[in-house]
Amino acid sequence: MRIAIITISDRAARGDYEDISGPAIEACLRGFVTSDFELVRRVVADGRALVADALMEYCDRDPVDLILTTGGTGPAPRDETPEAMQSVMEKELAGFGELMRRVSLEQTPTAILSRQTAGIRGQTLIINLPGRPAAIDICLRAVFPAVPYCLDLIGAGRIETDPAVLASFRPA
Ligand SMILES: Nc1ncnc2c1ncn2[C@@H]1O[C@H](COP(=O)(O)OP(=O)(O)OP(=O)(O)O)[C@@H](O)[C@H]1O
Ligand SMILES: Nc1nc2c(c(=O)[nH]1)N[C@H]1C(S)=C(S)[C@@H](COP(=O)(O)O)O[C@H]1N2
Repeated sequence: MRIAIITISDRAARGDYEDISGPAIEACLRGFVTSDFELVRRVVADGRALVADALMEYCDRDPVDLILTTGGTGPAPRDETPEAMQSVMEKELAGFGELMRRVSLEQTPTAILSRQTAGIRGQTLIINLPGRPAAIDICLRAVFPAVPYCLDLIGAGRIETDPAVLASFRPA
């Protein structure tokens, strides 16, 4: 099982601030994933071409089972993660974005500004998270119960979670 974490942020890529959201994704995963996984991590600047290239790297050239992105999902001019997703995804899984926005609304009214989604390319599942560190846990935990079965369905690697922390669901 290989998992890629891609932080998408102009300022984190320039070094204006330290990337907190990428490490927060890793910490969250380590809190409930019990099976072995290898992590690869990358920080890229915003923009459709750069983000699409990073996504294709981890779907096609150096494939992973799961890509988690953070950042670039909002309405600002440089926020183009959704546009990159549209050019890379073969199938969109709109329910992921719907659920993440629903739970995020309990935290902040600006949750509806995120255009985050998820999708499949080949045997890789891609899930977008917002850039703010505070969004990582709530969004990842909301959708993760469905992730192991989704990976089964697309022929990706098997992932197990600790049922006492985060129970994943595989229909019988
Ligand atoms: N990877 C990150 N690590 C730490 N803080 C972040 C990260 N991404 C976003 N933030 C914080 O969330 C705030 C709002 O997110 P926003 O989308 O504006 O950031 P951003 O995408 O990093 O912006 P930019 O691309 O201009 O650098 C930022 O001002 C920053 O404080
Ligand atoms: N859970 C959660 N979701 C959130 C937020 C947040 O603080 N917590 N911030 C929102 C804001 S202010 C924006 S602009 C969008 C997009 O953020 P991004 O461009 O960093 O991806 O995510 C939204 N979703």
